[in-house]
Amino acid sequence: MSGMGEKSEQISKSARSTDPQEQESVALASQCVGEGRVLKIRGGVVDVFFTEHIPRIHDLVYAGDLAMEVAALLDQGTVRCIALTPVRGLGLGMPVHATGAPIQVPVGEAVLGRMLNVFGEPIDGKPAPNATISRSIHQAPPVLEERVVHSTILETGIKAIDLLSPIERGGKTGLFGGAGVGKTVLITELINNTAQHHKGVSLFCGIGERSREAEELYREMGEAGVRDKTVMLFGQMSEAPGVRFLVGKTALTMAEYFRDDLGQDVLLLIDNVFRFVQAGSEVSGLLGRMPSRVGYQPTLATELASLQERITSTRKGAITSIQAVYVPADDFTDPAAAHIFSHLSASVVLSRKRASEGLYPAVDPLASTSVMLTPAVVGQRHYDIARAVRRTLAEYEELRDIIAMLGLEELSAADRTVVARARRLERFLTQPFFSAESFSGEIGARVSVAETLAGCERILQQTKFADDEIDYYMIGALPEQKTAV
Ligand SMILES: Nc1ncnc2c1ncn2[C@@H]1O[C@H](COP(=O)(O)OP(=O)(O)OP(=O)(O)O)[C@@H](O)[C@H]1O
Repeated sequence: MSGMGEKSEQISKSARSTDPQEQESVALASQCVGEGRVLKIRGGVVDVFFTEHIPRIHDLVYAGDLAMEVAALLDQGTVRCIALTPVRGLGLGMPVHATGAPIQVPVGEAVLGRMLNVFGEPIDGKPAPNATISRSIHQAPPVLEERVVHSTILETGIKAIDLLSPIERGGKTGLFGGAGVGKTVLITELINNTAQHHKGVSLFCGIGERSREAEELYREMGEAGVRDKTVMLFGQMSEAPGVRFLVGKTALTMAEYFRDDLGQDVLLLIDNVFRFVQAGSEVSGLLGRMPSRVGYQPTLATELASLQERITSTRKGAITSIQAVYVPADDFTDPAAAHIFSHLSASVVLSRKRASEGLYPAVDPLASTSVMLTPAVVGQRHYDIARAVRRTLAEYEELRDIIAMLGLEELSAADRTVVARARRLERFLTQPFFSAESFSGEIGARVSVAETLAGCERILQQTKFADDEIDYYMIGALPEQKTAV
């Protein structure tokens, strides 16, 4: 029996190693590590008693087909597991088999073009990816001296984002918004516009969203011709909280392999990172931990950091991530939103007011920010135009009350010009999306930064406007005839 102990020790050690060859042997050797018995079942939480070879935290164990992850060690021999598949048919005393390793997922070229679940298993109806290497989904973030900061921009072709909240190549960008303000449409548009022009690979990770959206995305990726250099991972809202909590880590493990072992640039899109926090809170509740601020788990900050700190650029390659963030009840002071915000280099805030006025994408020009918006990175002209656009829109915001009470006529000529410019800018910053063609009926447009700057500059310089505001609504670049009069 001591031989078994040594073996399990060896397997656990190699499962945590980053050497691919060592890891390869894990799958083979992990067949006979420890046997336990189901002691207690409470919802998705299962207590298992092991007499020997007690599994460690994060180890994967199986009761028949039911996969569980060890979340806590209760006392000598008893471990508390979180079920990753429905607990249907599970009974007390049933045998539990420990694999001696955490979840291992296939990595490398073999996963490209595939739609997979948290275990790296196919959900696209095709055979399992033919990968030679698999890795544990629990990895440490790169050490500080390995990390690098880029100061280049990822052009998205979306006017409001490129102008006011430029996305950092190799950085993290959040798309914040309450329910139904257009986060999913925007992230799909970003895939459309950036994945095609992106030289490396793209990963899309769906966490806790609707399965219908996953299906639509799969189809759209095929139409855009980017599917063969994209991996899609899903832990949707119908799945167990443990799955929604871990699927982001599966995505990152694959992204890290492309970055570190293949030296590629990775575009990582996550919809929706709030659902990761929410799943963590559900797991925490199942484990019986006391809730903390606003009912969230006490481990909110560390859990989020364990995911976000891995999304980083190193000397070997960059991971550029764009994450949709659901903001509960439109409350931006919500602890989950506030914590996510602190990890990002750019945040695009979507406003309900703009969405209700039909100003899509509903980017709030005053609340959206980016550390890239400095003269040193974007250039003096871009910086000055962005500042002037913000100032004009802020002045218009201040004038709105007066206009509502006294009417536009009561404003001074200078203020009237500000209002005319601001209303045209607001409309010019809307844009028809390729991903919204089916419900908006408008043909999508991609606009270069140069065209966006030229358009805004022209509006800012105009003093008399002979045209209609509506001419600026849902267009791409400003056409030539719209010159100053
Ligand atoms: N760019 C756009 N152009 C036209 N309509 C849009 C656009 N973006 C969003 N919409 C409208 O808003 C609706 C909701 O968008 P979306 O599903 O992206 O919101 P969401 O913020 O992801 O919502 P949820 O939080 O429910 O997932 C769309 O179905 C569409 O009617």
